[in-house]
Amino acid sequence: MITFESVTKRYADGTVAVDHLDLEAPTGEITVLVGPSGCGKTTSLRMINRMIDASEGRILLDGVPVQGIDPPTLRRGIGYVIQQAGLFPHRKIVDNVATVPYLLGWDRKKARSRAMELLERVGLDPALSQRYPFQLSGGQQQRVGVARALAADPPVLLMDEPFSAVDPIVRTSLQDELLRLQSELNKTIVFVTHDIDEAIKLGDRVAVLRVGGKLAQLADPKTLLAAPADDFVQEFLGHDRGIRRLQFVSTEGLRLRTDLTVPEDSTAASPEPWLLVVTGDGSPVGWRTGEPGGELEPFGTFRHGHDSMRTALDAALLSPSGYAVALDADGKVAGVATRQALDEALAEAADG
Ligand SMILES: Nc1ncnc2c1ncn2[C@@H]1O[C@H](COP(=O)(O)OP(=O)(O)OP(=O)(O)O)[C@@H](O)[C@H]1O
Repeated sequence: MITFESVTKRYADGTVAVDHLDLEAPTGEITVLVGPSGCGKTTSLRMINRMIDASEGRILLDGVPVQGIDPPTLRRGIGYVIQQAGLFPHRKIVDNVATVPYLLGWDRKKARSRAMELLERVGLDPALSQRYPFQLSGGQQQRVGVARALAADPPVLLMDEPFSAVDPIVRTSLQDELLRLQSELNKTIVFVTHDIDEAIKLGDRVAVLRVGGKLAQLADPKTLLAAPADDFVQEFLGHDRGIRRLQFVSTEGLRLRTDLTVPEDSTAASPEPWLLVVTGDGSPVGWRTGEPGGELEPFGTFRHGHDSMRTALDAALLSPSGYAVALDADGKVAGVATRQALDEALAEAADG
């Protein structure tokens, strides 16, 4: 657990970057610091590993004040990932990842084999290990940066806008990868971003900071979206806060109809406006109207009980029928969520 106790940072020119910050980053969780440019996110992060020293207050690592630990010892237990990875340009990828093990005096073979294991773990082809950083894409370099930070298996990871220099698709996959890694590794992670969507996706808890380095709100993402503490937080969360809240609403209770599916060879007419055509093994093929014949229409799907209401609503919007196709864990049709069922679920979400 990392604890900020009334921490203030005043730079030499008098700028107060962080102002009496109280914050806890629990062990094994991702705590995200988010806020507009200049609100003191990076300063807060760097005070944890003493790249910057606090002016007042204390930061405790599992109850021990970091100010009392000498920086090299402190940093051995803290991985650090920055924007654009910050790799050493003249070292091969494998040696970049093995940097900290080398510093710790591991023998070369052991350090390299650890590096290879980590490259695989972050989803990189081992063949890339012999390349130099400039021979990798931005997203690959970022993965190397994460592997390097994990090399000595530190319990704490500090990540400063690690994914902000890559395009949105790569960024999404890096975020997914981090969540997958975290589910295996359970590190104590403090993650800095200015992107509220990234904060909400990754954070177990999200700390919203305002300029002047004051904490505006600390909450889990669901609470943050449902109950912003003040106008600043509300403004920062953006105007589609209601829609984004739906990503925390389960589809488990969403009522499904199972009488709206028909086999591919069906020629029967139906009073229903829309029917879902399915293969013999239960895979969706497309929507048809109550009248047989004619082109099949496209459909959107969601995993029932697994995906959120936001995904279900998206699935409905992708179908001209306005209905969403619910799939089971094997990708087979579990049923259909009609407009009415979605409306009921939305009304319930709005209430609670
Ligand atoms: N060495 C320094 N000397 C004086 N002021 C500084 C110094 N470093 C940062 N600051 C100021 O402290 C405030 C907080 O900076 P910090 O980099 O922590 O913010 P940030 O939230 O990480 O911003 P960004 O999202 O733009 O990276 C800013 O006003 C910045 O100008």
